Amino acid sequence: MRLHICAIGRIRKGPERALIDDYLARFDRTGRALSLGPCLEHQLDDRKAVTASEQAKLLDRAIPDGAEIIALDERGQVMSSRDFAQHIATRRDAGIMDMAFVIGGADGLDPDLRARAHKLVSFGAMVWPHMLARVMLTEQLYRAATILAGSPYHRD
Ligand SMILES: C[S@@+](CC[C@H](N)C(=O)[O-])C[C@H]1O[C@@H](n2cnc3c(N)ncnc32)[C@H](O)[C@@H]1O
Repeated sequence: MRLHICAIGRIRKGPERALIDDYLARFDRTGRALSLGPCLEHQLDDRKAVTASEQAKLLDRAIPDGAEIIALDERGQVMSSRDFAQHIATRRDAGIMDMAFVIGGADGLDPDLRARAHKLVSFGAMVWPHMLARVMLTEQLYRAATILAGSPYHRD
């Protein structure tokens, strides 16, 4: 199953970029033996798409047809890392080809897109900057791959 991160805003050179690139490379390496990956990052330019509904159009174009949509939103479901990993594995085993993780901009995700998502996942009730949400997501994807691979990176 291919994974997609569809995110508003470009993250250029800097500490967040370095972390994202590192976790994505680690995810791809670990995921290969698990039929997971690659994880592709779609960075959507928000300069001409200012409102959440304009941004939803950009996000829709980046989400592959038939993809399982996971929207990241503080109002979503708080999951353990193991449950997150298991969800990914279950959808892979169900034959889903693409899973798209969607991250909004400063005003969050368009309500229609949120309603169409198959799942809303929260990293807690606090609001994080979109750049940090992206870093956290890539770390959790790598962590999920290590859990599914049975490697000792994750400790409960
Ligand atoms: C600055 S936040 C936008 C917050 C905005 N108030 C809202 O209503 O969503 C930008 C994006 O980061 C992600 N994000 C921020 N905090 C999050 C959290 N606690 N859990 C999951 N995603 C989060 C979401 O995708 C959100 O759309």
